[in-house]
Amino acid sequence: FLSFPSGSRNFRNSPPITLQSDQAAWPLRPLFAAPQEPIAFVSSLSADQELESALSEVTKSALSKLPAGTSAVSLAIISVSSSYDTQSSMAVVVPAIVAQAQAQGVTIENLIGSTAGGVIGGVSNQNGDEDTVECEGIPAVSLTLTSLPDVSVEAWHISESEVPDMEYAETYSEGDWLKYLKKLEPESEEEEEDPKNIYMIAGGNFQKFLDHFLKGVDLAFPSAVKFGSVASTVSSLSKARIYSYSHKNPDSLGIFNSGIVGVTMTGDITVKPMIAQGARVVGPTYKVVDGNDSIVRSIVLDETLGSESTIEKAKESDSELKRAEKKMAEDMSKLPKPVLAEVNMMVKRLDDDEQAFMKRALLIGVERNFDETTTVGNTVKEFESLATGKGHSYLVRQVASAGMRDGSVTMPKGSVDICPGMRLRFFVRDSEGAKEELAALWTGYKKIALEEAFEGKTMFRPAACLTLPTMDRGQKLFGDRPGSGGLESGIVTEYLGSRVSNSGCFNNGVFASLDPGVCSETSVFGSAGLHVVIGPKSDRHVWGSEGFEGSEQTADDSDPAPVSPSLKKVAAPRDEDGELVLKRREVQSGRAISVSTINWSVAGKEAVPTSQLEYFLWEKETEVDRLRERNPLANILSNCKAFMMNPENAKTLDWVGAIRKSSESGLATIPEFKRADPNIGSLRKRYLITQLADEFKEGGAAALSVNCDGVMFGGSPEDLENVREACPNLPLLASDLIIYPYQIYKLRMSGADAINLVAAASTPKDILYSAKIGKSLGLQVCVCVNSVAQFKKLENLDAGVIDAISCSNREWEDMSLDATGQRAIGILKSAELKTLREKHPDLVVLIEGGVSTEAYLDEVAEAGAEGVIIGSGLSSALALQAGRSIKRN
Ligand SMILES: O=C(O)c1ccccc1NCC(=O)[C@H](O)[C@H](O)COP(=O)(O)O
Repeated sequence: FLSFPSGSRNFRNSPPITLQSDQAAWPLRPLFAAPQEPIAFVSSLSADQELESALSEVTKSALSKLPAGTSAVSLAIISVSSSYDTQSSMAVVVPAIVAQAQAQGVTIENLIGSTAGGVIGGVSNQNGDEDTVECEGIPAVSLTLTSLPDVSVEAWHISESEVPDMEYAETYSEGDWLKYLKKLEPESEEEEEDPKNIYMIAGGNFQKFLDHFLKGVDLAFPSAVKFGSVASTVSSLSKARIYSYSHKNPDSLGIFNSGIVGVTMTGDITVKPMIAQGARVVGPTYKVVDGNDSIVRSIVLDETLGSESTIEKAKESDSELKRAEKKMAEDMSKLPKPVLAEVNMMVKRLDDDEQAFMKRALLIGVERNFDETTTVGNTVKEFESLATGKGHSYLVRQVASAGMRDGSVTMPKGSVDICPGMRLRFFVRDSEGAKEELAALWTGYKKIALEEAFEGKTMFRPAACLTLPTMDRGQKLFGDRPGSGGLESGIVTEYLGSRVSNSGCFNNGVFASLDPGVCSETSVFGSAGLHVVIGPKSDRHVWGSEGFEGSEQTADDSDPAPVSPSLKKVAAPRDEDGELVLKRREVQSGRAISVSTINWSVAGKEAVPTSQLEYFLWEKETEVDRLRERNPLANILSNCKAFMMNPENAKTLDWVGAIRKSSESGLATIPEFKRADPNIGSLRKRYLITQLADEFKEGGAAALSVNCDGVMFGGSPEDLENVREACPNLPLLASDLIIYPYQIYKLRMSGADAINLVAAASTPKDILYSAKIGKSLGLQVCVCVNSVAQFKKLENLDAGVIDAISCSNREWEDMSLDATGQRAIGILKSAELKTLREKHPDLVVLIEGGVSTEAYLDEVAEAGAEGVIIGSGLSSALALQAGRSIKRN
């Protein structure tokens, strides 16, 4: 029988196989071939608070997922949250993993890894399937173990002193670099022919050398696939570390504070890195008129090119000539302009969100593979190009500095090579664009894989994806819930299936070539998502994938890996009344905040929010914490006092009185200034406060609500200030998640007449103290309830402490709205509300959340509400009619 050469380190260079005359010709796989050892990638994640327990948990769990009988791990990849730094020595990481594996009879041959601000890894769920979980900013460890038959793997570390002097780096030849990078060469002679795959992780201090170092690696190993990341930390209080261990040198602790670690892999392995730049184009396409190196001085609209040839063509007919001349005149007005002058003009044509994104970071994309002879006339569409698997049309860079005199812009030195004629576009970084880009990137990956299969090439079988986003993605960009399957890893599962190992970490930078499948220049990205798909080069089986349902897998099939005790997926915890149980955010670093008047419950061990409301609460604490750092409570207090001393600001308007008056002639409608909703996203293309204010005034609104929260709803206290200015005579409710007195003082100074307290997020004391502080500032108080049980929290309030109740259709566990609207109506009709009204006869009662149809307005009026707060509904269909003549009970 034919058999694959066993024990050979290099599948491709193994001795030729002789076929017997009656056997099928190569490359058909013989029926009775000895089973090949599969390639295996498995990962595990633990969020245990103790580093040693987390390491033990991930090692045990990952080992249990490997094929039965595995005695050696070719490569282990470890990512450790730097949060542990404050309580444990990070030097225990490598010895702990190596020793535990050894105790189970498994040798770790090579290991690389780093600390990180967040980790990504597999967690076995109750059904024995894998879920990929992203844990940012909390203690967690992710471990990936691999078995790579017929692959030579060598881990290395290069210190800063081993790297040549970067000042002269440009002058080094390929030979010089090969000498410096000797450690990256596989030891075995056999592999010389093979393209190498080099995975590198740079320490924090190495960042300044990275561009030059990678240029050297490109020069020395032009055909190698190179990719990697820069180690990160949760906060600046901890130190970035990198790990590298080789069984050949078992005495090494494997931990380094500086330099770069890596692993060279050669043999039966294919590595496909893909970069998502996290940016989408805005505005038209330009051409560089004047620029060189990394500087662009002037640009011109791309469309201007070609008008002279239009005139040439049009000479035959008079009318066409006139049209062409007119076009030429128009084009002449589009003369080359300094980049900043064009930015200033272009930005005005963008919608609000785009303007805000652009002001945050000026991103410029320069055309890639620029060739003057071929690119003129073809406007390249970035995401279309990605979706066809052709890669990026533009290399996006953030502008490093701008010349205020000549209007030029300069990108980071060495990161681009500008030439006149090159196309250029402006980009913005937003979550929608980043999602679209990821989808296009993976569509392109799938397309190429299918094309290769149709061409009869060996079908690539993915065994793993290393998911390596930068720190500004994850929760910050996509709003992912920490401890859940995030968007970045979720898209991998969507395209590769849940049986392909999916692990990685959040980084301070990533690097790879922008061209999928081509070993071109390796570029460093400060903000990007790197996805690295790995599989065998041959048609070798992949452990755990669909294609490998053989007898080899039975050991693990019958004994699924244990569910990670630290990360079970469960519904949000609730108390005996069905209310969400909320904990205070755990402070991982920096000082803890204590506010004497607010009594918070104490956090448990688990630092993963269990509901959207808990997440919202933690984010709000962080937001206020930052504000307080810039401007302490004592300052805000005295500012507020001074503000109220001014006779213009001494009095607030009667929000409740205005509603009550309006409700005498019908249901009062309270329009809400609201930018976005967590369920819908942005509600308007342009959020023009003055225009909305005019509409609301014309509609006859008696009172208004202003959404001031930025975490969930996209608003801010500045929005309140602008509404105050636009509507000086209309009473305003400041809608925010109020958890500290600090916010109340700020909202008063921003122009609030009333504040909203979320009962689900407050204890009875919170409500009492916040209401009292509000009252001391002349503010009215509306309490938002989304369950009847929350009335218990109001039982002991004296009459007059609160002024309004708003019954909400929102479910705080996931921020969804009850589409039937019955949740709020149930609260409105409850005996508990009736009892409360008896004690507080002056209360006005409102309905909010998803109010959008006339029929529902009739229903709530019928049920006895005085008014409705309408946010999202205003931007869709509902016509605002304040004082509509709907009869109420
Ligand atoms: O508006 C806020 O900032 C806010 C903060 C904390 C809790 C609730 C908050 N808003 C209330 C809402 O949920 C909705 O914006 C309001 O009910 C309007 O809903 P809709 O008509 O569905 O837009």
